[in-house]
Amino acid sequence: MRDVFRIFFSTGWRQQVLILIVLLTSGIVEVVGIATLWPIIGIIGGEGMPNDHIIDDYIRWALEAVGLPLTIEVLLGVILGAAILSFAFGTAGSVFVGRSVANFGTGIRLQLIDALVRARWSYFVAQPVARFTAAMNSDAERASVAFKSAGMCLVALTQAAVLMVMAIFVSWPFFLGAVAIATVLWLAVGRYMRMAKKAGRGKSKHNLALLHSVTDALTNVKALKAMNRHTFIGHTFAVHIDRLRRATQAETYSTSAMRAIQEPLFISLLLGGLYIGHTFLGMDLRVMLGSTLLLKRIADAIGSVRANYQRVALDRISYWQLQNLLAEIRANREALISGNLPPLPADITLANVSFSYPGKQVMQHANLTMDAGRLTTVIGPSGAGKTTIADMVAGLHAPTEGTITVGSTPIDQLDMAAWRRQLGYIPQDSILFNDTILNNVSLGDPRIQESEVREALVAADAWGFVSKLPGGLNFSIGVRGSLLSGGQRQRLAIARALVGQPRLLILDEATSALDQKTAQEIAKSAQALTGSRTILAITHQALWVDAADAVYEIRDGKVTMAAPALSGSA
Ligand SMILES: Nc1ncnc2c1ncn2[C@@H]1O[C@H](COP(=O)(O)OP(=O)(O)OP(=O)(O)O)[C@@H](O)[C@H]1O
Repeated sequence: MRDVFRIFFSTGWRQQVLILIVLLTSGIVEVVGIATLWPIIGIIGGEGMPNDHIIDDYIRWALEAVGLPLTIEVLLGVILGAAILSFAFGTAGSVFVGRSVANFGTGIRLQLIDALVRARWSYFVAQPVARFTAAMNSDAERASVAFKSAGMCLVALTQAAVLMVMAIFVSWPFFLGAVAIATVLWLAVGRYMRMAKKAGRGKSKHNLALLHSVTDALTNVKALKAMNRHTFIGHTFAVHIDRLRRATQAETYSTSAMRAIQEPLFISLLLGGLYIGHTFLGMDLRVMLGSTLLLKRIADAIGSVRANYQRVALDRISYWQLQNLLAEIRANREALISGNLPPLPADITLANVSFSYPGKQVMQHANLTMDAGRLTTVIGPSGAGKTTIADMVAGLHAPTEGTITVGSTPIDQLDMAAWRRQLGYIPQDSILFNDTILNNVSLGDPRIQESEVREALVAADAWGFVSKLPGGLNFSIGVRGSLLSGGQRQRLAIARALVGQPRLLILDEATSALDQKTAQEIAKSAQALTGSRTILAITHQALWVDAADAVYEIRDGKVTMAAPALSGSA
């Protein structure tokens, strides 16, 4: 039950307490209605207005207090009024619960997104994508269900408590009998409850594993299909799907069994109670009828506590997984300072820089200067560390030794957000969105005009093909740009980097998918952009060496200045 409280009150106290008060009021009003039935049963039974029970006294007292006569019409009116009021409070409570659940679901997703975009790059790249997609979708959904069920469980619990209080007024033996029935009903479902908890854990685990393999497979499906190895994906899916099936089966079974056991058990206990009440305690018909009614409501409330508690048991794993993930991402938040930014373009210098990934030394004591307003090209064999240099300049990785300066400011004292706004970065694998060309280039930035997008496309040698597409800038390019060729995708990525008028342009194998002529034209455009901006080109293509003002080579962890004549070896 601790989890039920912790989950429901995780978003704060005020609104949650208000929800409980409103729904509790609905329960109390309902009890008033049930109590009012008490004397009516007596009247219908021909006893006249009964006065042999404490509940009769309370009702008489309450009606006298508001100046109403004790007639069957008034009593029926009170029951009707109580039913309407109970419905009104119940509906208001449900609206509050609905709003609270919706706020919870959106809130947790927004917190995740916010934490993710602020996380350190080295943490971010080490995470499987499926972990975040699962968190955003199924986990957030299931956590919302856990949150809602925790609320409904507490409401049912308070209703059961109010009804139990009424049971005390009916009679002590009746109250003890009600407690016994509630306990037996609760204990009887213990085994299924444990089963449900286990199934909840299993479902969450296998769901995530399935998502992992689906994400991996779908990103690589082209090569696997071309080599006819896609059947291997089917096998991986089948294993996870089968485990998910078994967990779902266990969950459904435990839920249905719990529901099914409730009714016959309640009937048996009720019949036993009625027999004892009639034979040994000499209860009259009125008390027995009233008690049966009350007991049914108590059993319903306990049933609702049980059903919602079970839902919490099934879905709380997602709630805690989300909370843990959120805490983990927040602990990996990138420490950004709002320092200064020198006038740009400025020389960018790596002095005595060493860098290692966990367990892997990439460069040692490297020295390199990118002159302001010039084109610097970095060449070197695959895996030598070229992209790592670009990532350090973008502040995504910090050197393990040595310093990087922009002008005379060390990079760790730069206003990093402002510095990155001055960068245009074209990575090796640019991700394009399933959206229009316009939005892919502007990235939805409202400050960027359509005319600027067009200019960037012209500079990236992309306007020629874009202008011929149906809808031009408004052409939707498909999932990850699948409706375009590799070279067209690359040119869109270049336009995306150029549109922000960056002071430092980083091109990481930016023209590798283009033919020699187009690549040369882009290199020429890049040369024309120098002066007001610095350009860093990382490449295996000789044409960028020819276009460069300075060329560096990284090999075996060492950086050396290379003469443009080395272009053939790039
Ligand atoms: N996030 C990472 N964690 C661990 N090792 C990494 C990571 N990123 C890159 N590496 C390793 O660091 C080395 C340098 O990688 P980098 O991407 O800088 O090479 P590169 O010269 O750009 O290669 P390529 O020309 O093939 O793109 C490689 O051996 C790579 O395996």
